[in-house]
Amino acid sequence: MNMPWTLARQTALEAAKPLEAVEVALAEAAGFALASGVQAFVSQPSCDTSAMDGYAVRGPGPWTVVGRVTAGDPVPGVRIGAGEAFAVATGAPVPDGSDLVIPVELCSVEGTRLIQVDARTGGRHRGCDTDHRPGGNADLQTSGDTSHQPSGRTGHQSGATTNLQPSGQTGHQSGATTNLQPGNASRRPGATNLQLGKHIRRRGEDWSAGDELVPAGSLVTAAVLGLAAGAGHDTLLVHRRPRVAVVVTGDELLHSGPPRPGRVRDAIGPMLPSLLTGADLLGTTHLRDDPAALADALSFDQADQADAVTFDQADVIVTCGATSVGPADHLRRVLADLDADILVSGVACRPGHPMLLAVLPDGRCVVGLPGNPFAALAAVLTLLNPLLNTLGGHTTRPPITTWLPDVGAHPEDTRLVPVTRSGVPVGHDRPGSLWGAALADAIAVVPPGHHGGEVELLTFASAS
Ligand SMILES: Nc1nc2c(c(=O)[nH]1)N[C@H]1C(S)=C(S)[C@@H](COP(=O)(O)OP(=O)(O)OC[C@H]3O[C@@H](n4cnc5c(N)ncnc54)[C@H](O)[C@@H]3O)O[C@H]1N2
Ligand code: MOO
Repeated sequence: MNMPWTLARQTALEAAKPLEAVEVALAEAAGFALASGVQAFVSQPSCDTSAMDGYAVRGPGPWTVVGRVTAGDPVPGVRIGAGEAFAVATGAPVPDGSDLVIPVELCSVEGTRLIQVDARTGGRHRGCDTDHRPGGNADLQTSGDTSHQPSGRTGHQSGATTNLQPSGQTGHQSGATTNLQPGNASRRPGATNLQLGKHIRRRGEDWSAGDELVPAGSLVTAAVLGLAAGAGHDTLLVHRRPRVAVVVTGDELLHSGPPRPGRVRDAIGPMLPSLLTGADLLGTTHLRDDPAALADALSFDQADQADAVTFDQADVIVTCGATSVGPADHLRRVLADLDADILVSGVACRPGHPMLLAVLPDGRCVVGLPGNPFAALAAVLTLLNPLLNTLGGHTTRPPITTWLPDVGAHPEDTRLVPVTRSGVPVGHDRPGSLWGAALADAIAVVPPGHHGGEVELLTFASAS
């Protein structure tokens, strides 16, 4: 009795435990799963930092430029005073007490005297403390805040002078004063409104020391590597990648040159390595249809095998062919003789129903791929990849789905159908042919009785 497809995949996911944790250098960690979450050693930014090349100022202008800070400099030892400005580079620490940074293109400096200019008027100097046009100095007030500050995570606003107004207290003033206002302050005629905190990346606004940035079980991607490096990590704790040994069986198989009557090219051996994402391939052994040779390989008695791989070091042995009931199909008999625990013996799916999953007494897993090449791919996606994901410690991710029309579901079996990323079947999907899979972006999982609707997509190159 064949097992339902979803149960077979779940059985493979639960057939093993994640392998041990190992510490690896960042440069080696791509493709592994995190065995512990990535923590932030220190807050980011670690101090208040300028998001623009410009001038850090305090209080209303005009300001006197009293210093300069460039990227890489320490936090200035002096606190900025009211009416003072520091020239700051993007990424440089701003002096304690800074209210905001005015981008350099909105500044005019004569000697040490800094005033703001209006970029919309081509740099025409404007009185720094008056603006009688409706809308005031909207440049400094509302346009794109490159500091992207979440509210409530800023640290220095309490240092504001009496000219600085907290949000909601700006509505009743009149006259030509300069007001510094927290983010999203309303525009008000007759005043120069500077947005408090603008263009300052406040200490800890990205994350705080001790925050978990990426949880355990996550795939180490390029972005995770960059994030971890930025957070101060030199190594990561990851799960060891499963080691896989492959056995390709079949008297009829050729390994080079064109096929001919009675002889076919091995299509599975060349396909497998790039399907084993998140695993290390120890090697591939080619065997005749000989149960003794297969038993020797699985029990790693391989003294007389010229191209033998080290089966004893494998976490998973993948066999290709010999899953069926023909005279040369001896995998099940060999596994029984080795006292293997057969977890999955046949799956209600098309193609690939003879696929198999077993655990040898010493704990090594065996995944039996049917000999028909598309059936073998179906077994990789159904049994092998879920098993490798669990061994490698990967968290199962939510499925990718798409809407699929009625493609002719089977009444009892799940169909695995090659489709484009927009859910269009590409055809050419006979069990013995990889043509359809080669043209496809994914394999759609079409459940029994499906007549159109959302289906899961299995991709070939994903770690989970
Ligand atoms: N009486 C039955 N016969 C078959 C059944 C069945 O239920 N009852 N199931 C069929 C299905 S479905 C499949 S799939 C295959 C599985 O066969 P095996 O896993 O035993 O594999 P073989 O018999 O060795 O080969 C099947 C087919 O695939 C070709 N082959 C094998 N290995 C490769 C390879 N590495 N590269 C390319 N092609 C390969 C082989 O030449 C055969 O044509 O059993 C059906 N039979
Ligand atoms: O499992 Mo198969 O359907 O002949 O490939």
